[in-house]
Amino acid sequence: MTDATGASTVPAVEAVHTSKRFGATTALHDVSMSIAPGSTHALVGRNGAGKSTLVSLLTGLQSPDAGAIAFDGKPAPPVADRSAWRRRVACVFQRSTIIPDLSVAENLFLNRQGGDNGSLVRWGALRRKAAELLQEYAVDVDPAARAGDLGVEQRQLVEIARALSQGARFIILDEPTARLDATAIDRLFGRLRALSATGVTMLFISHHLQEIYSVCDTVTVLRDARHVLTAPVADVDHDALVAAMTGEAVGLTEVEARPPVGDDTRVALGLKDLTLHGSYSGIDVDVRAGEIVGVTGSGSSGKVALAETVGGLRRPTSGTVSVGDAPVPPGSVPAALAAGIGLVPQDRHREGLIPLLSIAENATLPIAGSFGRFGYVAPGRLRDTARSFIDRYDIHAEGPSAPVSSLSGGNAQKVVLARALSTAPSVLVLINPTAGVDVRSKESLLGAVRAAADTGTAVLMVSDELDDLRHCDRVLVMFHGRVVAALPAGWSDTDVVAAVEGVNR
Ligand SMILES: Nc1ncnc2c1ncn2[C@@H]1O[C@H](COP(=O)(O)OP(=O)(O)OP(=O)(O)O)[C@@H](O)[C@H]1O
Repeated sequence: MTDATGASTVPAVEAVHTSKRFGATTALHDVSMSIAPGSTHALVGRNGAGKSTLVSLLTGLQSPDAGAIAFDGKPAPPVADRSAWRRRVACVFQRSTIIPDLSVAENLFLNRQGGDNGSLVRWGALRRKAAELLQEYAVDVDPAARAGDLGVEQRQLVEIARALSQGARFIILDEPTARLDATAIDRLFGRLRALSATGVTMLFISHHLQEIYSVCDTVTVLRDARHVLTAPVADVDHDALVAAMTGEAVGLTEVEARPPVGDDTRVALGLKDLTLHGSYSGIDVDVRAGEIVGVTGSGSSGKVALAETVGGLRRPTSGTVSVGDAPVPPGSVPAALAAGIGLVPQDRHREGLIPLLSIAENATLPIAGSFGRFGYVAPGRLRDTARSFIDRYDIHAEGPSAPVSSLSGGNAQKVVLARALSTAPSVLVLINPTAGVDVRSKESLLGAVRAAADTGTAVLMVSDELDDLRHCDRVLVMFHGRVVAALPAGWSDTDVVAAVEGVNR
């Protein structure tokens, strides 16, 4: 089938009346979506709306309970035929599917090594083929490098090159920008536009709605497991998009200015000449009780390592972290916790949550001792506390006893914050706290951080998001391991961006 211009009208990808349930939860209800060949199609919705579930159907990781998936007008292959799926679709997930201990070359040809007899792996030839493939897709990465040593950006490019080389002409990008800095995002978008020009079809998932306007031509909105709209992005402005996602017509609220924290307020967190070789050096920062201090900078600025040091995940080479007047023993999360430091880490999968435990157990882990004596945890109190967290942090879940592994990404992030705040810490350290969190939930999450500060908690918030930084009383900008600018409240976006990029220095 072709249209008047001769272009094919058969969708490259289709979900037709698909439904999917997990126990009592309906993750998708009768959702249809069709993606035109060569289109860059956005999929948006609040946390828990069903986006990842739809992706799992489109990639053959799960079968729909009802409905069907089709590629180029033909039914999708059986779920068990992985190589047939790999030839049709690939997904660059937030979490890498690359195997860290293998080389880039091995990762590129995973499941494909070996000669025709499928047994003999010829490493020299493998490296050579990998080098050619990387060159073909203009990916500047050494095929012999250990994949685990790649940065997020390089890793994503290797995954895209791998997908294209396997024949896939449909690529799903699930929040690809969540862990990239501004210049890396620009480079990624340049590549996506170039891929689109060669006819590759893409599905792009992001909670950053402005990104959708810069790279996508069409948008589909899911809300509460249902399809709400599909339209050209040019026909749906930002407010209309938020309204479709939330089901409310109201716009987003402005950030309210906080009353200034006086110079006479006691210092709750002190960093003195803190240095971690290779990451940052000579950091002197005081955060007063009730103050929210933002820290931003590019990927190589050292900002994440600095926050991880304060949270006890890293041991500094020299210098001290103090809470009040007391130095905190370095390099120990339990010691940091005991000193009154709560941490929202960068990687909720690795340092954050215990997947098989319930929401209630995860959110209350640090305070479980207060629910009963001698290790006994009164289940009623645990549930009540967790239920209040679910309400306060707007967590979309079946209930307090649902396992954390059943939560969508953004809702899991809210549990991490609930847990960090459960001890009523005197210092709260946050690393990209709203990564993966939808527009509306960001407000409740940042509102909880402000409420903690209002009761005297000192907050150190590392973030790349201007929307997060707007909640801070001042923002420190790091560049190559040093604090190079301190911007008092009232900064403009361009002040921050210029300082981050090292302009005017
Ligand atoms: N394996 C599972 N077991 C139980 N429930 C699940 C499972 N996977 C997803 N769900 C539920 O299905 C619903 C849809 O989740 P999904 O991960 O598709 O949301 P999402 O739109 O991708 O959200 P986010 O933006 O937070 O990533 C949620 O209510 C989630 O809790």
